[in-house]
Amino acid sequence: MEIGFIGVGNMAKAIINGWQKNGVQAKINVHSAHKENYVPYATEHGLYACSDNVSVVQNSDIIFLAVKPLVLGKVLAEIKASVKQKKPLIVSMVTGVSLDELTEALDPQVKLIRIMPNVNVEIGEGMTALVANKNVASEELKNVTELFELVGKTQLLPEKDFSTFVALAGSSPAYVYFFIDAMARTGVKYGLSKAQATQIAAQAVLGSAKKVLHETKSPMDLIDDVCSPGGTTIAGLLALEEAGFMTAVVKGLDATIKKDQGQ
Ligand SMILES: NC(=O)C1=CN([C@@H]2O[C@H](COP(=O)(O)OP(=O)(O)OC[C@H]3O[C@@H](n4cnc5c(N)ncnc54)[C@H](O)[C@@H]3O)[C@@H](O)[C@H]2O)C=CC1
Ligand SMILES: O=C(O)[C@@H]1CCC=N1
Repeated sequence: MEIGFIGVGNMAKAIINGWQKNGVQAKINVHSAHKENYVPYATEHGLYACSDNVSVVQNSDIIFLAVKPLVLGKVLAEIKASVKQKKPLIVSMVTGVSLDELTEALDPQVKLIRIMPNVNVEIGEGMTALVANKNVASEELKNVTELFELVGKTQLLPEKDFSTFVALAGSSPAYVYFFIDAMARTGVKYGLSKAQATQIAAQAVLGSAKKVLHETKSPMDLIDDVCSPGGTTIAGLLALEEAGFMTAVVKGLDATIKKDQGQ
């Protein structure tokens, strides 16, 4: 099986790096608009650097679309004829572009899977949603799902829930980094070095996430376990809420969802 990537930016590299760390040995063909960036990356990672997007299609069985939404139309127009002729499996990670829109731009017979990964696939802790159109065989969807199970967790998700998933998993690493950075800056305010404070904050977030995943208790019950009566945590928790913590998080995710839905 040969895999192709059209677009070799942050997300494609996170996926490829994650796969290579986890033993995926398939030949990977790549092309992107920035030769100075993708050619050295291809050499370093043993990938085949194609001279254009059509060569990626002609040489690959599964093609990942990893470009920004704004350039997608141009890319689809470019590869349309070779997709129609070769009938490869197309996997799009382009945010906000539906299976119907992709089908319309390519061909009614095109085999399409839409995914929403996140950058944590690079370290084997990704969260990826997948949905396929009717032309995709269950074995093909299973194969692609397995590629993402190698680098994290997966969920088969109805397409109507993709915008919500973008907020909860696709974009949310940025929000969690923001939270960690805010905690680390507080450490710096009180005299810790930024590196030391970042390590402490990140480990606390990592442990808390693992606890939520492994416990049967809800996050609210876990909060209660940390809050000693009259203690430090309840004082901090109430101050966070007074500053609008819950509302800020919901508003941030609302804005992500609305943007994904083109509102
Ligand atoms: N960065 C992230 O955390 C996530 C990104 N995505 C989606 O993945 C897609 C890619 O995002 P990033 O990797 O962050 O963007 P990026 O800007 O880092 O990479 C985009 C790539 O597309 C290439 N490109 C531009 N025009 C091209 C053309 N005409 N033909 C071929 N390649 C072309 C660029 O050279 C670059 O390699 C987007 O649609 C984004 O919504 C989805 C989930 C998470
Ligand atoms: O910001 C973006 O548009 C992409 C989608 C999910 C993460 N990054």
